[in-house]
Amino acid sequence: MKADVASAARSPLDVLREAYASPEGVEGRLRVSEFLTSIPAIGATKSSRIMHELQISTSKRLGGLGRLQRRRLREFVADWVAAHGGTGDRLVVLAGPTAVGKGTVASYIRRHYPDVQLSVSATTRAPRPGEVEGESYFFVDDAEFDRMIAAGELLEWATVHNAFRYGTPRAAVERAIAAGNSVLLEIDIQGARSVRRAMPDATLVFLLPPSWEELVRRLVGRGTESPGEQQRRLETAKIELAAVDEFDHQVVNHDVADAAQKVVDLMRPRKGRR
Ligand SMILES: Nc1nc2c(ncn2[C@@H]2O[C@H](COP(=O)(O)OP(=O)(O)O)[C@@H](O)[C@H]2O)c(=O)[nH]1
Ligand SMILES: Nc1ncnc2c1ncn2[C@@H]1O[C@H](COP(=O)(O)OP(=O)(O)O)[C@@H](O)[C@H]1O
Repeated sequence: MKADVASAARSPLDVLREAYASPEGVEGRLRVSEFLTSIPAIGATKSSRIMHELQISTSKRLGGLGRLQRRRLREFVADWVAAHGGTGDRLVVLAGPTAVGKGTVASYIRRHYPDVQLSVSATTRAPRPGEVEGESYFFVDDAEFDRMIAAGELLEWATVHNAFRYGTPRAAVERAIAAGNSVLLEIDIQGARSVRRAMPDATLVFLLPPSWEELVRRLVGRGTESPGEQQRRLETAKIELAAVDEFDHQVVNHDVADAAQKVVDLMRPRKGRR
């Protein structure tokens, strides 16, 4: 039983993901103790101590864990993998509700961490003053976007806010990963879900507002949408906030520099950081 999980070259995080997605599947039925001891360097004693610390009883199976236990175990395993030779997460997706500050955090990263590669999306919306083709976005018309979809050139795409289409060009992402570099994608929540399906190793980060009131303040304060459009986006935001548990990490955007640092940290080698 143990060998089934351990022998594959899969990361323990992939096993957890599958277990959480299908509690009745092979991974879901695996006992937490068996799962832990399948990780190199975790033996029976360490496994019991870890379960005690995570407040998970010895008989539990992965698929039978509650929400908090799932999160605790996932965070523990992510830290463990990182501390034991992790290379930094290769593909990191930053998503979150409207006006939480995704664009602000991404441009902070672009300015302050020039070594972090940010994916440049294709979009059918028109450039705004000051936006540069190939830096802010690749601005394309509907026909070209259709062609990119048909040719399989997009890793994911979505119609965002019922308006324009946005998509992540596949080639640049694949090139970066093949060269051993990390890439950051700042995309919407539908896009994050598609990336997870296309590339299960991706790390999904959910950017949260400090509070609902602050999210409303940011959206209204930005002043780029009409009151009606603001209302519509807030309705969507409520639904999107409920998706937070699908993500690997949550970062609260209190302070832009601090949130950016947390995202970038995930992309760095973490050996021995614990
Ligand atoms: N799915 C997906 N969403 C994207 C992509 N690029 C940008 N977005 C999202 O599209 C939304 C609109 O972005 P933008 O045009 O910059 O407008 P703003 O966020 O309203 O200033 C944001 O929520 C972005 O996260 C992409 O390649 N794929
Ligand atoms: N940490 C923060 N504190 C205060 N205001 C912020 C913070 N992050 C972003 N903002 C502001 O919130 C508004 C929405 O940010 P933006 O980056 O456009 O959001 P998104 O890209 O998620 O839609 C902008 O006016 C931005 O200046």
